Amino acid sequence: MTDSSSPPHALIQLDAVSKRFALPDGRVFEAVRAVSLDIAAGQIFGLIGQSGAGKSTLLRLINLLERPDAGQVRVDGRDLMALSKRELRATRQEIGMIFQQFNLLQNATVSENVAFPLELHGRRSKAEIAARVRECLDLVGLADKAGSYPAQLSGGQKQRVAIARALAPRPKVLLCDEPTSALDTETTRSVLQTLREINARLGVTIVIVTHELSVVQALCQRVAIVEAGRIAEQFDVDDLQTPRRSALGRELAEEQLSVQILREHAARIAAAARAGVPLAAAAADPAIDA
Ligand SMILES: Nc1ncnc2c1ncn2[C@@H]1O[C@H](COP(=O)(O)OP(=O)(O)OP(=O)(O)O)[C@@H](O)[C@H]1O
Repeated sequence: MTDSSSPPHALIQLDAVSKRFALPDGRVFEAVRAVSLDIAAGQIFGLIGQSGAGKSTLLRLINLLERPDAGQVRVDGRDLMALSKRELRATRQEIGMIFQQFNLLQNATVSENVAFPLELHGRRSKAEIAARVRECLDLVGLADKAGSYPAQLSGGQKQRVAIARALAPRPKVLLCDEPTSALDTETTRSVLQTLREINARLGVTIVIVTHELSVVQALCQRVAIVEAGRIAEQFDVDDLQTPRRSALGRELAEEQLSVQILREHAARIAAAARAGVPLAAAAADPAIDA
């Protein structure tokens, strides 16, 4: 069921969604406040903000892990709130999710973990499942770990298994909740590379919650800054011309500019080395072009 009034490019549409939590002392806390957001098909979209800003809650509204108190959630034109439990379970196959703590089944092998969502839903033969598991483990570079248990893997490998498991049912969307926060810098880099490849090769739309500006910079095409349950601003990560309204948006722009300057500097030095110019002169001379 596709609504013809939806713009074809917006795979995810949040329309004035709100989420309140009842606190133990009886007060009500509004974690997400009437947020409207469109996320284009094929995009890598970041949600960043301070701790407690409501990023994870907003992400979990996209697959109704949290049900909004108000507003509408549409994925691929489908109004998720209008679906029956059975329809929602089927639709969730199109929305994979990974978490900071991986959430793997500890007593199951890597293969069994990846097979799990396929066995749970749909009528697939054992051979079909085995073939899809192999395909997904290949995608994340873990074909040789099929028989290992999660405890035998590094953090980066565990997150790759989680990615393979999320991809097994061929989702259109992959939701990532702080997927690299438990990983060191080098492992973070390689997991981000894997996510980039998945987006490029499979066209899977990625929505990622992170508090790390470097993750946004390395991965995202577009980002929304979440502040106190609202979207303070959103912009294309490459757009350094439009003035940023939020402190985090400005911080991100500054970091991008310094990375850009460093890259240009490195390119100048490399070009000078090729031309046989002394390094000190090359570093100082903007006329030496890459
Ligand atoms: N189930 C819940 N019950 C009560 N309050 C909750 C619940 N889930 C989230 N909250 C509160 O809602 C607010 C937003 O939480 P959320 O996890 O979405 O923030 P976040 O921006 O992802 O922060 P962090 O980066 O720290 O995870 C927080 O103040 C949190 O304590």
